[in-house]
Amino acid sequence: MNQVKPVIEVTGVDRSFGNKRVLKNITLQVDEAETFGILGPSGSGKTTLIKLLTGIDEATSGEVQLLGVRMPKLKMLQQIGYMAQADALYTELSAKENLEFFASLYGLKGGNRTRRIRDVMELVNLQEHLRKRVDQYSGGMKRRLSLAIALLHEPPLLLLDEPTVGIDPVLRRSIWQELKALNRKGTTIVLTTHVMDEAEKCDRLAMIRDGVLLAVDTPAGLLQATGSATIEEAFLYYGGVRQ
Ligand SMILES: Nc1ncnc2c1ncn2[C@@H]1O[C@H](COP(=O)(O)OP(=O)(O)OP(=O)(O)O)[C@@H](O)[C@H]1O
Repeated sequence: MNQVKPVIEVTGVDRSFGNKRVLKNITLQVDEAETFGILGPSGSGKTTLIKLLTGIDEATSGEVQLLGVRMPKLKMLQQIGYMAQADALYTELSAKENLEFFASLYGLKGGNRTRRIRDVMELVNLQEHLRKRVDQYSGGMKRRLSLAIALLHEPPLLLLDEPTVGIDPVLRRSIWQELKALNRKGTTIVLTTHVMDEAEKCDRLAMIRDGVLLAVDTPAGLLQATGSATIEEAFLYYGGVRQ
C-alpha cells in the first residue's frame, strides 16, 4: 500500500545533556512531500529534535537517517534548507551579501543565482530591502530573510524552527501558500510551531512533551483520538498547558 519512501527515519533516539535526558526514545518517520509539524510546550525538545535532523547535533543513542543516509553527514547540508530559531545572519552585511554568501556555499552561480535571489526575496516580500544592511532590519524582516536563505537552493527537505514567528498574518498566509506549492512539487517540510492554525495545515503532527513523543497523527486523527474540537484542545489534552 504505502509506496512513499520515508525521507526521514528517526529510530530510538535519545539526546542527553549531562544527566538531563531531553529526548527520550523518539521513533518517527516523515514521508516524501509531507508537511510534518512538531508541536509541544516550551522546553519539550522540539529544537533539539530539529537539530538532530539537520546534523548540527548528534543523538546520544539511536539513529537518524535522512534520505537513507545516517546523520550527521556534512554532505547532506546541500539537501536541507534549515531555518533556525535564532537567525544566523551576518548583520553587518546587506541582505544581498548574505544571500550571495549562502548562494556560493550552495554552489549557485550566474543567472540561476540572480534569479533565485530575486525569487526568494519576492516570496518573503523583501525585494525593496535587498541592499539594506541586516542590522537595520526589524525582527520580522530578519525571520523572513532567514526563510529566504533556507529556500535559496531549492532543497528537497526544509527544516523550519518556528518559521513564522514575528511575521504578520498576511505574509504568513502567502508563505504558507508557497510552502504548500513546494510540497506539491515534492519538497518535504518539517516545522515546529506554536500557532494552532498552522498546525492544522500540516499533513501530520507530532505531539511532544518532556522529550517524549506522545502521538503522531493527522490533525483529524488527533482530534478524534482526544475527543477534541480543535487542535488547541488536543494540544492541551496532551499536556501542552504545562510548561
Ligand atoms: N546545549 C544544551 N545544553 C543543555 N541543555 C540543553 C541544551 N539544548 C537544549 N537544552 C535543554 O533541553 C530542553 C529542550 O530544549 P529545546 O530547545 O529543544 O525545547 P523546545 O521545545 O524547542 O522549546 P521552545 O518551544 O521554547 O523553543 C530544555 O530544557 C533545554 O534547556
